[in-house]
Amino acid sequence: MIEVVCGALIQQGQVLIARRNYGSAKGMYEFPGGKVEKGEAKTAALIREMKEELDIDIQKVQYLAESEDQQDYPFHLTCFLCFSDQVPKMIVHDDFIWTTPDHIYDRPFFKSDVGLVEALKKVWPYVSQNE
Ligand SMILES: Nc1nc2c([nH]c(=O)n2[C@H]2C[C@H](O)[C@@H](COP(=O)(O)OP(=O)(O)OP(=O)(O)O)O2)c(=O)[nH]1
Repeated sequence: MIEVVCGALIQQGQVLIARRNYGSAKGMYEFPGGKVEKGEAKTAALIREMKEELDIDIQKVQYLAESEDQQDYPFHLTCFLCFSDQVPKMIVHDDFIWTTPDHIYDRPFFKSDVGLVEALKKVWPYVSQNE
C-alpha cells in the first residue's frame, strides 16, 4: 500500500483545490500533495510536498481524515488541514480555485476524496473562523 498525503490549505475562509497538469489524472482538481517517502513522517511529507508543489512554508498542520482507494496503484491517503500566510505559486498545477467544501465537487475532483471533503464540511464552521 502506497502512503499518500494531501493538504487542504485554508486561507481567508477558503480552501485551495489545484488542477494537475501532469500524469494519468491530468485535468483533475486535487488537494496538493503526493507520496510519502521511505522513513518519512506523514506531516514531514506534507510540509515537503507543499513546499515543492506550492512553494509555501506551512505554519500549522492538523489531521483531518483518511481514505483508501486504487487508481494507478492501491493507496492510503491522509489529509491534513494546512495553514500558511504565504501565497501559493503554480509549479505543478495549471489552475487554482479558492472555494468552500460545498463547491469542491462542482469541478472534476478525485472520488477517493469524498470522505475527506465530508470531514472538511463538518469542521468548516470552526476552521474558517479560527484560521
Ligand atoms: N495529491 C493528491 N493525490 C490524490 C488526491 N486524491 C487522490 O485520490 N489522490 C491520488 C492520486 C494518485 O493516484 C495518488 C498519489 O498522488 P501523487 O500526487 O503522488 O500522484 P502521482 O502518482 O502522479 O505522483 P508522482 O508519481 O508524479 O510523484 O493519490 C488528492 O486529493 N491529492
